[in-house]
Amino acid sequence: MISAYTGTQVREAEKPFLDDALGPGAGAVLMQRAAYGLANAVISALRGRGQRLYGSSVAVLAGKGNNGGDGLFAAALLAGRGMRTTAVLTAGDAHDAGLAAFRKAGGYAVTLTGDNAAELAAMAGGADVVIDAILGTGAQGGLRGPAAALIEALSRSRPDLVVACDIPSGVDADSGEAHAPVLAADLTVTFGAAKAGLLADPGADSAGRVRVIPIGIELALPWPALRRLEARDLSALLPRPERRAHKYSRGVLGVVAGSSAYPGAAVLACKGALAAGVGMVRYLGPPDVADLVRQSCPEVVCSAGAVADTHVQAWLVGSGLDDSDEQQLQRARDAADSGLPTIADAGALPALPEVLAPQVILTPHAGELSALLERLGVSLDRSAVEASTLSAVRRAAGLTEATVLLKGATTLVASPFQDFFSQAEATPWLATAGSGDVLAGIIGGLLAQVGADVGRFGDQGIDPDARWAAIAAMAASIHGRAGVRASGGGPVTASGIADAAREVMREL
Ligand SMILES: NC(=O)C1=CN([C@@H]2O[C@H](COP(=O)(O)OP(=O)(O)OC[C@H]3O[C@@H](n4cnc5c(N)ncnc54)[C@H](OP(=O)(O)O)[C@@H]3O)[C@@H](O)[C@H]2O)[C@@H](O)CC1
Ligand SMILES: Nc1ncnc2c1ncn2[C@@H]1O[C@H](COP(=O)(O)OP(=O)(O)O)[C@@H](O)[C@H]1O
Ligand SMILES: [K+]
Repeated sequence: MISAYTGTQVREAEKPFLDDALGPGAGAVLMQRAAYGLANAVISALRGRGQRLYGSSVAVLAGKGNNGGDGLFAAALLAGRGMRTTAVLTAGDAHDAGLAAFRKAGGYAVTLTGDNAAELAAMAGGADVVIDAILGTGAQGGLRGPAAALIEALSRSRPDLVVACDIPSGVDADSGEAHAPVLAADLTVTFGAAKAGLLADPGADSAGRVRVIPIGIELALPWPALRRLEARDLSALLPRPERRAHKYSRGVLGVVAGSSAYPGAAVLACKGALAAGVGMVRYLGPPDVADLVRQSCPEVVCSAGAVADTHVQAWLVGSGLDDSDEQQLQRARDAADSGLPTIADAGALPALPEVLAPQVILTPHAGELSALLERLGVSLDRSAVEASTLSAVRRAAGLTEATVLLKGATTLVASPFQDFFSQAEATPWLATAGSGDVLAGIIGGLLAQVGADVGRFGDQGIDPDARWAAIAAMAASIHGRAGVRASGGGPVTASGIADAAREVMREL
């Protein structure tokens, strides 16, 4: 499990070291560890590209705070390894000790002004590696003045290799909001712990690969702001049938999905649930859709019954529902009101009551989340949701009292109790019609199997209240991995994602 923290949490954890309570100069030791980790990461990245260190060039863009200090100390270490090093001091001022070490190691420093931004951008753009150490966790807002002009020009020249020091400058460490201009990094080397803003869009867009360098504050960190499940967490959390299992003990999922207009959504949701290994799927819906479901998935038991008469462990409602089909919408409302865990997708989102419960998982994409928030009195259009995904999903979970999964390149899940998960295993090829229906199916399949198993989650450090969010995150991870597997670098179909999900489950 990757744990991520807000910038404020990390700074709080660093405080005892900076106060010299642990001995004089303890703060400087943290910075040395950060700089050493950053320099080593740059060396590995260059070597990974088959580049020799000796004679390669590095440009470090250094702000006046400790982030700039990290960059300058790292550049000093790189100069010591034979790299040609230039520092652009973006704020006139610089970290004294860092600059002294840099100069002593043979580095050349130049001060950015309004007049030389274009010239310095051209110089930095020609370096083998650019280190962005302008702003870190102490930033207020985005880059301004000559630093903004420098980054704008540098972004256009697409440098070979950009390494962000702690966080790309202009990205908010707490929220992932990005204040343009931001120089997109290939690699972000972050200190002490991952910052939440690196694991949420749009911050994640600019972060590239994220590498965490331990600096000795780890034991002082509080409860994480955001978590990401990794393969071993999924392996521990996924169900395996017991020797005497039967289809009912393995979990039955009820599906209320599809309409004459969108019958395929019901099929894809069922395929997702079956791929997730559920004991049985019971489909409720119009006869023409049920016929298609039977033909495509003969395993599914179809009926036109009522929710109250259908014995299941969990419900999936909404994928492909038509807002004119009052009978299906009523079934969706009944399911969400049943007290059973329920994943509510697409057409169910506008049909459910405003206030729900934590075991109800809503799965909007950014446009649907914008509409959902609008109904709750919060005006945030789609692009505003995309610009502040973490805060948007937090607000939605708080207002609806439901668990909310926001789909996208990074999938964010928020519980109404302020537990957050972020998964980003997917590929953009996943953005294909019907992909979300398969995700809904996987969530439903997992809810039916492990929703009641509080102990399984507790063993992995997940509170009972947070397990609905964890289940949604598990499904997003499986769905993303399945997309990558089905794609192999090319187009995928939603059915292909469902097929690959079964293989991913087996491997995990
Ligand atoms: N603490 C530790 O032990 C360790 C910390 N570490 C490192 O320190 C980093 C945090 O350092 P930090 O606190 O000095 O802040 P930092 O991000 O460098 O920038 C703040 C400076 O910039 C200024 N400024 C602010 N906003 C601005 C803007 N929009 N545009 C322009 N300027 C702006 C602001 O000055 P102000 O304008 O407020 O006077 C201030 O001087 C952290 O990310 C990590 O890399 C590691 O070494 C490990 C040990
Ligand atoms: N750029 C992207 N990169 C990775 N995954 C994506 C991207 N865009 C969308 N996805 C994923 O694809 C799925 C699309 O779901 P959705 O928008 O509901 O599609 P549909 O309604 O057509 O089924 C979601 O799981 C989402 O997270
Ligand atoms: K930075």
